[in-house]
Amino acid sequence: MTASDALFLDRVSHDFGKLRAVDGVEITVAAGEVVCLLGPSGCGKSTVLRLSAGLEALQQGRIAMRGQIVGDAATGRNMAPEHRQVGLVFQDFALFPHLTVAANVAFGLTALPAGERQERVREALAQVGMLDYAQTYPHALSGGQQQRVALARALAPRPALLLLDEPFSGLDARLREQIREDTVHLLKASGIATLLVTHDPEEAMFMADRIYLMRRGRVEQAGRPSDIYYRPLNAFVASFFSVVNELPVQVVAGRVETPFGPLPANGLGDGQPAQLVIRPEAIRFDGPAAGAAGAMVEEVRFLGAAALVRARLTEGAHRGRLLVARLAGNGMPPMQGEAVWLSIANQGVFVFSGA
Ligand SMILES: Nc1ncnc2c1ncn2[C@@H]1O[C@H](COP(=O)(O)OP(=O)(O)OP(=O)(O)O)[C@@H](O)[C@H]1O
Repeated sequence: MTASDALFLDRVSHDFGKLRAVDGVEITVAAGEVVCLLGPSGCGKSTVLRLSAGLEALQQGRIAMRGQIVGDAATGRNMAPEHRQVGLVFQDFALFPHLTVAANVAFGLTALPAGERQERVREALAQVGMLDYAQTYPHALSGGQQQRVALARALAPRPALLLLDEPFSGLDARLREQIREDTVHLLKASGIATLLVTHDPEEAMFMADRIYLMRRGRVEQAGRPSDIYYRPLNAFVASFFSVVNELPVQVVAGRVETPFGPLPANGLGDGQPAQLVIRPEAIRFDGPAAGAAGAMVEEVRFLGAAALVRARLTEGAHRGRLLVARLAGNGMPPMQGEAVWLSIANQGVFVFSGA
């Protein structure tokens, strides 16, 4: 923890009855950083966010903001949410239906003199491009506009930390992409530290400076998006970001035998069960070279900029296995029924322990 960290969770755990929803997590959000909490439904993301906001009493561990302890289970310290200087945006935006957009944004600014309050409302609405809607009521706004007002309302008091819980999931797919992009630009431009909860790996990779991937209350891996994507610590992490091909392999003399020749076993011992994990984009259609495996194309799905090709291995110990390849870039994909040679790239191929 440093004094400038916007948020630091120190070995925080949380139980709901017998269920351990959060299990010893350590999370840091540095000043100006956009951090995503990512994971499947029920893994404890929202609980971490609520604990950070002070909406849930801390049971175990400590929480600090800008070097100051705001929650400490050992001493019973639990700073009230309104004193933590956090801005919150929830999935449903939670705008007050009976208040105009301007009044919604002014809601958290009651401590300011009227003139300054108005100026802050204008500034916050301008930041999200909603100044023209100041006198509109929420029901007359689209989902995307409501999201922007919710963001303006959270930013207006100039919080030190923004907490966003699935803020885009109520929007339809096309709009979501645009709003994500606008939001990440706004967050970066305003320099506000942000912790964003999402179950969508693409969203996390797009938005985040760093990702914490959670499973069953624990942090499985933390790092920059490209680090987690290209250096996953286990098969769960690898498969969370894309469909992957998984093949059981055996370790012999520090190597695993694969359809594409031997690969380093990453420290796994002889005879230990191991798993070869290959991202679809790591499979190439290169022709008969060393390390290439013969296969038959069973299905081709054209996606425009890429094609998904399912091919079955026709030789070797893994004969009969179906692999999914993603071919991007120029050129025609192979045809159904075509005999092909598959090889693998350096990136996107992993060996993990376990069957
Ligand atoms: N108030 C509560 N009472 C009892 N159990 C709860 C409560 N809140 C959450 N849980 C349980 O704790 C676990 C973690 O929930 P949490 O909402 O933090 O997960 P999540 O990762 O945010 O999931 P989702 O994306 O579905 O919201 C889940 O099993 C959930 O059912």
